[in-house]
Amino acid sequence: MIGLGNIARSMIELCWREGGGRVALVGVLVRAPRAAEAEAWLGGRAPVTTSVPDLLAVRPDIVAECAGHAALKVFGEPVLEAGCDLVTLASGAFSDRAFEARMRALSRERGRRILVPSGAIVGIDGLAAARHGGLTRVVYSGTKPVNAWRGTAAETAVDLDGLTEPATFFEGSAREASSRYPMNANVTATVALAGIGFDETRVRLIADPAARGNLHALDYEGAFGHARIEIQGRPSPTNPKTSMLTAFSLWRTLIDEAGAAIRVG
Ligand SMILES: NC(=O)C1=CN([C@@H]2O[C@H](COP(=O)(O)OP(=O)(O)OC[C@H]3O[C@@H](n4cnc5c(N)ncnc54)[C@H](O)[C@@H]3O)[C@@H](O)[C@H]2O)C=CC1
Ligand SMILES: O=C([O-])CC(=O)C(=O)O
Repeated sequence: MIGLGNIARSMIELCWREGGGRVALVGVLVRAPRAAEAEAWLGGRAPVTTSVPDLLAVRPDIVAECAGHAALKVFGEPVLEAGCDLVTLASGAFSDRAFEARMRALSRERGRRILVPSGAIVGIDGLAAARHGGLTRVVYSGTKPVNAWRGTAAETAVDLDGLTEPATFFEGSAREASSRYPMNANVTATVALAGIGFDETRVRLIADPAARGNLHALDYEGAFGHARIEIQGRPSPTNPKTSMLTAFSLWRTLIDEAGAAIRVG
């Protein structure tokens, strides 16, 4: 495991409850100032490390990245080079074309998989299937309460505290959305990877002072027909930016041999 924040902890609790010998946590990488607190939380059930060579020295079959874009960019390549599969939720990091190309090439070269779980959104399986018949339009719209947008670029796009009704503060491509909102718009990258790509996927991001959860709406059309899918996701108790479903989806990817994930490499 890379990172020990909200998603990681929620997934580790599932692993302890449901892993049943099939999936076992063999190590956790955290930043040095967090090591003591991580050890206390894990209670001796898995070793804590602050260096990626130490994490990889325990020879995990798969590394789950739960620490965000910057961490994926630092650790993604060493993980594949060490011969491990990689599952990541920081799918928005692939909006960087050069990084995506390097990771795909390395995955091919080393024969290792890069998996992106469906994360906070639903309908990804149908989208990925529909792509084979040809897609003409993919539109995502993400609505979250004001507090989910604090500490992000939304603060400069809109007066969050002054809002009395929903405000669309971003309209553009999934490439722009997922790179500009790395803690809130990875779903747009996941949709792009499953469907018609980062530049063709249209995105709207909305702050709604009355929203009680994270509303993800996906509308796609193609030879197969037309789909409109919505999920009213409950935010995680420990991180309002992240929907609870994300950690569950990561866990499902780990126990279901990628059944619920998009394969990037
Ligand atoms: N694909 C999807 O549907 C979703 C993806 N995400 C992604 O997951 C990430 C994590 O989400 P949460 O767990 O809710 O956030 P969080 O902020 O609770 O946890 C992130 C943890 O990573 C740690 N971290 C950061 N850089 C690190 C590094 N270099 N080495 C080790 N640890 C490091 C932080 O200290 C923190 O504990 C988000 O930033 C976002 O990129 C989040 C929600 C949905
Ligand atoms: O968890 C969510 O609702 C979506 C999210 O933060 C992301 O896509 O990065």
